[in-house]
Amino acid sequence: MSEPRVRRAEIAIEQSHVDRVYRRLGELRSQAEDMRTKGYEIGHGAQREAVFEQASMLFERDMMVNHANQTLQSLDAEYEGLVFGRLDHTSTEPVYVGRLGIRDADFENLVTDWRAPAAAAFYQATAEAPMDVVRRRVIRCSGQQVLDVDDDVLMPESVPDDMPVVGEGALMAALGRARGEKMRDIVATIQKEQDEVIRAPWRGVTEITGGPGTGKTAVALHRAAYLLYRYRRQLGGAGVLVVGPSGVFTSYISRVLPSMGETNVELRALGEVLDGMEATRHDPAPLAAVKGSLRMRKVLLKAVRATPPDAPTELRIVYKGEVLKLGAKELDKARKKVHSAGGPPNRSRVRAAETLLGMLADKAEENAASGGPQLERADVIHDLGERIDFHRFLVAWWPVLYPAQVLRWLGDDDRLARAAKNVLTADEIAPLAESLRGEGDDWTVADVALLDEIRVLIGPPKRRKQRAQEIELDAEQTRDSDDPARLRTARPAHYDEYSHIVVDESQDLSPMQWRMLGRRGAHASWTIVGDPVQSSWPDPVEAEQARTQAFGAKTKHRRYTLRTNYRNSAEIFDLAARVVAGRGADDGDLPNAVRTTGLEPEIRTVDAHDRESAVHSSVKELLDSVDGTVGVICAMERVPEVERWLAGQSEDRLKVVGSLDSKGLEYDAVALVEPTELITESLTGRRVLYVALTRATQQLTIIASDDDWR
Ligand SMILES: Nc1ncnc2c1ncn2[C@@H]1O[C@H](COP(=O)(O)OP(=O)(O)OP(=O)(O)O)[C@@H](O)[C@H]1O
Repeated sequence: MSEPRVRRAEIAIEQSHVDRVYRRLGELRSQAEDMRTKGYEIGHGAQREAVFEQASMLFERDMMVNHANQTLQSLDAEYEGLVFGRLDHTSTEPVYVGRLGIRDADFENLVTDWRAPAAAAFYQATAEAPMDVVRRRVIRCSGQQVLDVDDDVLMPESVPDDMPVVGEGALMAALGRARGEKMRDIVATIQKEQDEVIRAPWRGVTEITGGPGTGKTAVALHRAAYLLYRYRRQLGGAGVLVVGPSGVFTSYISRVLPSMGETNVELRALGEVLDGMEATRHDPAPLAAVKGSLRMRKVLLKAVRATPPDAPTELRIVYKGEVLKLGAKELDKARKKVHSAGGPPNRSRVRAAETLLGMLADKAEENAASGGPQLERADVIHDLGERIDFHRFLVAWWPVLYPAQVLRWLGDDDRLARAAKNVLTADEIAPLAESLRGEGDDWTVADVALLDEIRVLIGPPKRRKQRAQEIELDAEQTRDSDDPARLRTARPAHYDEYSHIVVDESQDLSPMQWRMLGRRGAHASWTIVGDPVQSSWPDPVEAEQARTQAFGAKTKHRRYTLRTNYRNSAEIFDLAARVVAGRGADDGDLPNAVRTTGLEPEIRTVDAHDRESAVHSSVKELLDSVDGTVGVICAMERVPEVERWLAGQSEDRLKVVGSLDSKGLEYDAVALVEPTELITESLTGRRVLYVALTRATQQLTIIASDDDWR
């Protein structure tokens, strides 16, 4: 048979298996729906039963509905193909590998979940160590239709005469395909060095380093899916958190886990780690460096202990005809005394009341000594402690503090200067105060870590009973919900801790951001993804210190380095490598780009006043020449202007993105505007430029009015 006919015949064989799988999927879906309906019927029946029966029926309902919803969620996940691989062994039956494990009515395996040990050979077998795999086949589907098959022979001597072998290079085909708006999963083509990281043990700290495009993000996400599959009991309860550098990035990766049927992972950008925050704005680099530095801890500690701006400066109370008075100095002394006990302010209000009452009683004793009436100390404390005017004073003098309010107070130059005495320089204080004078919720990404630090320093307000009721209510509503998304988030509101934390682009986390994450992972295991060469943090030693502290006493620390760049063409990566060579990167740190396209990056040197038209025409050409996405990357400050220039070209495929937000993203073609500006806007400029230069898979055009960046 000719090659195309063999291929067609093989596609037909795989199509019949895929059809069988989807028929079975339909049966499983209707079984799950029946189970959910039955669960609800039990729930309704429970209303007529006695309390004891009611409780057990409701429990049964919850179990059934929850289980059915989870099954439906994974069956309904969106993916390119449920079945994507097949292993033929020397003697045993072929094994099909897919995103889910599915058995037929007789419990025979139709598809093996890619994370199951039985599927490991799909990723691990090599010609040197074939693990009894004669032929490994990648099956490419679109929905339910098989489009192509692609084989790898691992034991040539064992291939039977009737076993055809077709195609070559599933990986290269996948890498050459046009990119969409969202990142795709790589389950069908995970490489051996990547598989080793994905399946590494879950405990301790697993660190993944490697240059741009080596699949670090893809691997970390597949690892999250793998860990939840293998260790759901250990990790499922408190959940898995994936932290990325920006909202643009978390949106870009948002489809990867659901496409593997995994919906129990929280994705948050650094500006969203604190509940309720959605910060996207960046501070200028020198200011971000101050806000991220560990020195801010001392400043904030002083700030939360300072006298609130509107606190009264005198306490005057009349008791049994006697005037008892505490002046500003005495009140300051009282405040210091309360803080010296070390409790967080919001948990020290009782102590504050006791301290003031004690001082008022001292006053009464002083008055008695100088001829005033003799008053019982215990009576003074008891009676004043019940007085409404005393409590009014207390509320104003020792108010409940909120993180945003405390941080805004530091917008006052004098107040900040007092809190930052001997810690920050005058040059640092002025811009910091100015940046904190904003309004409402307009915080920057760096502010979020400060707000989180303050949250912990001030402690939660004492409203335990009410909070407990709120949590109860929330859990109740969650249980009664039909919406699978609500069932998934059945985790108490404001519950900080996770059992596994994945940190992407970790090289850029400031020490204060590490502290913020450390609080959420006190008992967690970690997967840390990063590339030191792409770091934009100016003080790596301090960040390293904070990072080690965040991990706590975790003893197991394993490190993997990925060395193949799957994203950039060799032509694009050569240029990027030249930009960092000898400036923060050894040649040994740089990955190896394996795919060539024959298209060299284009550098357009233009006069500043021709910049706009050059960007316009370059973008148009790039849109015409690639099928997928085009990214326009420029300095953060220039984004609004470039967006205006391109407003007419409102293609979905086109995105304008600032240098710092381009971290982790990928486009088929990139137009890079004024590279020198990327270097000057950041404290580690050349690295930021390196990030921008390594975003394109196929084509890169650089529009520059100077040559300094080279
Ligand atoms: N085994 C693979 N099969 C197919 N595609 C892959 C594979 N490994 C990586 N890729 C693709 O290579 C590209 C780069 O991957 P990814 O974004 O995970 O790299 P990265 O190391 O995180 O890059 P950066 O540090 O630059 O953000 C993605 O499009 C990813 O899907």
